[in-house]
Amino acid sequence: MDPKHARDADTEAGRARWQARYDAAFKRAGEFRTLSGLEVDPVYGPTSSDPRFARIGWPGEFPFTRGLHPTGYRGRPWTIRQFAGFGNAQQTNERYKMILGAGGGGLSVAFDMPTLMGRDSDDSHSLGEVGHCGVAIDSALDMDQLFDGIPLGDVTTSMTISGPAVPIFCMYVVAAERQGVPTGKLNGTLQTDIFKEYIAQKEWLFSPEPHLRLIGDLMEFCAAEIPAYKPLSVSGYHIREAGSTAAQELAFTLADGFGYVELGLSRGLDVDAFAPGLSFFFDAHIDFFEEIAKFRAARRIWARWMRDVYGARTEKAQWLRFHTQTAGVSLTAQQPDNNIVRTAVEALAAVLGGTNSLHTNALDEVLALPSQKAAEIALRTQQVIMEETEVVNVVDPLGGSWYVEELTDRLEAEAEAIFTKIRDMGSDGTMTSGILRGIEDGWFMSEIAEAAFDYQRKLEKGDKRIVGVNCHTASVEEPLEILRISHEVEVEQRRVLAERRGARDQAAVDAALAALTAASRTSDNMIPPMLDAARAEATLGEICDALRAEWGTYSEPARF
Ligand SMILES: CC(C)(COP(=O)(O)OP(=O)(O)OC[C@H]1O[C@@H](n2cnc3c(N)ncnc32)[C@H](O)[C@@H]1OP(=O)(O)O)[C@@H](O)C(=O)NCCC(=O)NCCSC(=O)CCC(=O)O
Repeated sequence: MDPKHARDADTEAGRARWQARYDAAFKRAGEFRTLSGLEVDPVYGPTSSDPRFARIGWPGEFPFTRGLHPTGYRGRPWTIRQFAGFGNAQQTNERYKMILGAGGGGLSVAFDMPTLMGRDSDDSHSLGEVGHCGVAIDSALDMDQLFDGIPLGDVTTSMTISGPAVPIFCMYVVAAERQGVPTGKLNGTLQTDIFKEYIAQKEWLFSPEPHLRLIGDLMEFCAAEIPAYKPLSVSGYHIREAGSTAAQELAFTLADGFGYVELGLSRGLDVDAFAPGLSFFFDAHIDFFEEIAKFRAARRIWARWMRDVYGARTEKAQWLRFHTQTAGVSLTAQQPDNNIVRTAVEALAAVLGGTNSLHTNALDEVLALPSQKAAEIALRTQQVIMEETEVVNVVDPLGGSWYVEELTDRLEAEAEAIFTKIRDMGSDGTMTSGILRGIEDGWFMSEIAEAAFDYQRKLEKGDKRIVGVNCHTASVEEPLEILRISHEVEVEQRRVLAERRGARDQAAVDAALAALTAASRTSDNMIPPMLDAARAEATLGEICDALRAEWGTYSEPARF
């Protein structure tokens, strides 16, 4: 057979393979048509030889460029998962019920700054911050209230927290126990991504080593006890929001992911058992096609490295599943109603890139936490895309576009070049050692800062145009009604906390904290004693203070 015909035969064989999997998975009757009535296929691909196709493949097949499932969103649409939290647990619980009632598919918890830093609401560091940028959680009783009336066995719940991720996870497990939900039945995601804290977001508690030990404990516990749970959501969002380019976001995030894979392997865990617990989180910025290419490249790179470098054999261990949030930094305080349009375009990019889960920002998020009305518009934006635009009918509809495939290849190549740099920075050829060195030397930060500076310069010179900011500035805008958090929240939270401290069995709390400290001095898994501390109503601050006493805190080396 001449080479061209050999390739045609491959294309046909690939299509038949995909078709068989699609037919086996997709039972729903009915046709899919454009608005004006043309019938559409579930997927499109080359009819004859295309040398690029080996890199691209069919949906549901290695290297998963075109998505994880042969049926795409026909089989299951993405999860509408709106990040929310403010004030106290009761107020946030009401918002969750609104989100679920309005068609949200899962929950996503935003914590306030004291919680993110492992401090109680009555800690002097917390003054003025309680309940402001998210919900205040001091102990498992707050978790009970947060999910009151929400069956934790049925709703997948994401919690965005990294420094004190593990104690917060323990409180969530305890809240589920109190609802009567067996731990093994839980499904959700915990951010836990400490690498990106050092690289971009800066909310760590300790130096990297103890954090990595705790994360290793968590990965081990989850792989054994809660197979569906994703104990890590490796995050590019904060790297991008700090000013990185798309290629840096892609490369730094996947490198961090490889770091966690190496952590799991170094603990002797089976990659096929723990890798499905690694999930990802990306930004959907405003450059529509570049973002779509980024998501497609991410899936392909991850699958290849997982198979070829780390030896993952199962599909689930090769899958890159990701959540997307539209770009907060693309929103403007000027003419804020335009933010609805920006968010819709970015959300569409995430969907065309095959996101598994999506948060759409509210138009007022540049000024404050979303008001109820703005939160509803944000959620409805996803529903308009999902229900009205028919984009869910075809898997990876931009696959094969010369532009998108070229951008996908280019981003992949840029990411590979960055991986090489990171590995070369380390001392032993692992990604982890390169990442730790890059953190210590401020390399990631300076790369991001340079990209952010370059962007800012373009903006100021007018090379990059933003409507309402440096062009088309005339407007008839009226001030927005924004959500304000009353100081009463803090006063009340502190009062309730004092009352709770008085009512609990203090001896049980002391014993649980002592057991936790003792475990930290051994190589035992720390999750079981931390669960006991949460059950005894030890507070987040008390648990973190016990660990701070053992491990100290971390300050970034000064840099000029
Ligand atoms: C994996 C993800 C990404 C998504 O999980 P989900 O449960 O929503 O979706 P999923 O896994 O894709 O799908 C659920 C199940 O349906 C299956 N499924 C999906 N599509 C299918 C299809 N077409 N055919 C057959 N099965 C299908 C999946 O395999 C899975 O089952 P199986 O499991 O059996 O395979 C998870 O980690 C997640 O929800 N992450 C959210 C993270 C988040 O919300 N972060 C907020 C950060 S906010 C932040 O950081 C703040 C930023 C700021 O500062 O503003």
